[in-house]
Amino acid sequence: MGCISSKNVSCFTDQSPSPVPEPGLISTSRVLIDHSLEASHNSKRSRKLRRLSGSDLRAGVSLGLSHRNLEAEQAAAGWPAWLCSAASEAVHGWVPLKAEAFQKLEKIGQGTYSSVFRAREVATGKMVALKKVKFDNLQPESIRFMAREILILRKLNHPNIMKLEGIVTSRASSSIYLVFEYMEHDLAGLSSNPDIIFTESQIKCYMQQILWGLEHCHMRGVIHRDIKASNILVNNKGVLKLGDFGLANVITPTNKNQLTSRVVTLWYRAPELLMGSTSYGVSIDLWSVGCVFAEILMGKPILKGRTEIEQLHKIYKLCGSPPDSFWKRTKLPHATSFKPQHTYEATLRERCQELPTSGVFLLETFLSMEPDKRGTASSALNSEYFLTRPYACDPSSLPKYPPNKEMDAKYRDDMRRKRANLKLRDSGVGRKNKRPNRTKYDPKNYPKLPIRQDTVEVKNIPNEASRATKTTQGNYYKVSDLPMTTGPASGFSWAVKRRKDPDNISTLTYYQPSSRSQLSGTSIAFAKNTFLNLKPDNDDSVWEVQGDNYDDVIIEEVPSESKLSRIGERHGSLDGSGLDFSQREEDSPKKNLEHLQFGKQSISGPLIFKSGKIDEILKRNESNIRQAVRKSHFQREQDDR
Ligand SMILES: Nc1ncnc2c1ncn2[C@@H]1O[C@H](COP(=O)(O)OP(=O)(O)OP(=O)(O)O)[C@@H](O)[C@H]1O
Repeated sequence: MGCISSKNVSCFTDQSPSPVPEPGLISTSRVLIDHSLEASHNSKRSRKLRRLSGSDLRAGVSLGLSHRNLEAEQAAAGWPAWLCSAASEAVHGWVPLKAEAFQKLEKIGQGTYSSVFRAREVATGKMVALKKVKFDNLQPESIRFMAREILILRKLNHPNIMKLEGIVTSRASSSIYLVFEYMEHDLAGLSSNPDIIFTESQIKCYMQQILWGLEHCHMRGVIHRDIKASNILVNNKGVLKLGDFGLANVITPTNKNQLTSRVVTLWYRAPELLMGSTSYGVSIDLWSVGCVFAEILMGKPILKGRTEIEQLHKIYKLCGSPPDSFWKRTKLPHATSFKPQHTYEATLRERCQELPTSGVFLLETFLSMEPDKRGTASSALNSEYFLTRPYACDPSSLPKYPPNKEMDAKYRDDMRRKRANLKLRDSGVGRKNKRPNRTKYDPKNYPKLPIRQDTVEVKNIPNEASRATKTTQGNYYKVSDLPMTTGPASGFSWAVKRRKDPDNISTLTYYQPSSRSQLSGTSIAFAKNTFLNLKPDNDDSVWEVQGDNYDDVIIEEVPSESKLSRIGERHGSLDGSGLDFSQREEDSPKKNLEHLQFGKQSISGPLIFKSGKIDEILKRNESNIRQAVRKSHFQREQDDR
């Protein structure tokens, strides 16, 4: 694609088309080539332009190019001023592409931080994916976060990594589109499609490509930090590419900065991250690869936790809990909070009985509780799994599937659910017991509630079977059916203290949030071993909580499935000292955006805090919510443009 050519300058949202920059404006005499960047395939000049990086900028400055000159130069090339001033490194040496160069087609993906559209490059007819990145262009931090994704993408060049082909924006624009080659599928869509059953050699083919791509990243010090099936894209030629480097970061031996543990979508998150590690390495990606491997093998995600505690609990149940020696020597900040009360034996082998032994060994290696036992992408590629028959097939021999994306899978599920509901409705079943839809927030139904402290009785119902029956009879509210809103979450809708009385009734102290509008996501109670359904009694004040064990009962807010990605900003601190809104590492600007979007709230972490602080936290949260709502209006307007 001639995307770096200065012919293509302009933008979708360009009200006043920016002039085509003079060829001399980006002076090649001032350009230093960073040999760490990989080649582009364009003309000699554009090759020089493409091969610039942050070090060029630094070098440029040292050669007398002032930052201001550079900014002016970039502005003249057509880049918006807000981008040049906050993140000139990211676009250095490139010129923006013209919006008119693309015919925007349908929306094909919706991420936490982006909307992705299919588009046709007008000149060549080639399909591309345009990723509109969400950020607040008034916040330099937010721009820099987005710029990091661009810089990392420019640093990587491998057939199994999504290539950034250009950037669409202009001087007058407040948005940015990243241009990628178009990929027809993602692994989440393919592996969840019941009509697609992979053969062993096809699975090996996908796994090999994932590991090749990851090996390339890790050898360049790049940790992806968001490996998951929906970020692994596959085209109709069977070529697989790692996508979405929005959370990626570069680690170098000299870079001693603390990293954030709030990375990786919950289901794919390594145990050390769940325990709060801030000095992890590339092995967190290998854990995620293990989760993806299991997902392709089994046709569904294997560790579908809804909270960090539940996630870790599921991990213990699958991989076994770490031995005593681990707990003695670990320095992970949250380790003691997550230490199970009894030992769990691994069940992975039982669950994988039908799989080839070499595959199970590899899976066990990826899913090692201890990071340094996970090996590397290179060692995995040399493992017995890939060296024994049946070997990985050639990508070109993979079948051509109809479009399969996570989005398609969701659509398929929705349709299936709708069909099932229609059938039920037609047959009259369920009409009588139909519960009112309480998931939509209507302020009329839920007037403002005072902040108050309630007690809630909890009765132990140990029988699993009775839970199932009662739930399907509609007596029980599933947690997802509790009154909720689409508004932003309070971050601490429920706080619970537990007192067990002699006749097996636990009393939970339940702090009512100040308004229903603070309830969003899914509120859920769970005990140590069992996830619980809640049943509001007649007067709505008594909640029956089912479970077999009331040790450590916690009620917390849980993000719904769509909100699982990049979970957790506002963690309740594990030592019980209250919510922590402080920002850490480089994650905050982009992650803060998450809270600006309706329905994108994600709250995780056990929310146990001292009762005395409740009022203070509520107040602080109210103000955060108001701020988030204001910003979300702005964000939503931007989104679908
Ligand atoms: N090059 C591409 N070709 C086709 N579809 C794509 C492409 N890139 C992304 N998509 C689709 O768009 C979705 C969202 O893209 P991406 O993961 O990059 O955004 P994000 O905001 O970082 O998302 P998330 O919240 O899932 O991490 C992907 O899951 C994928 O289905």
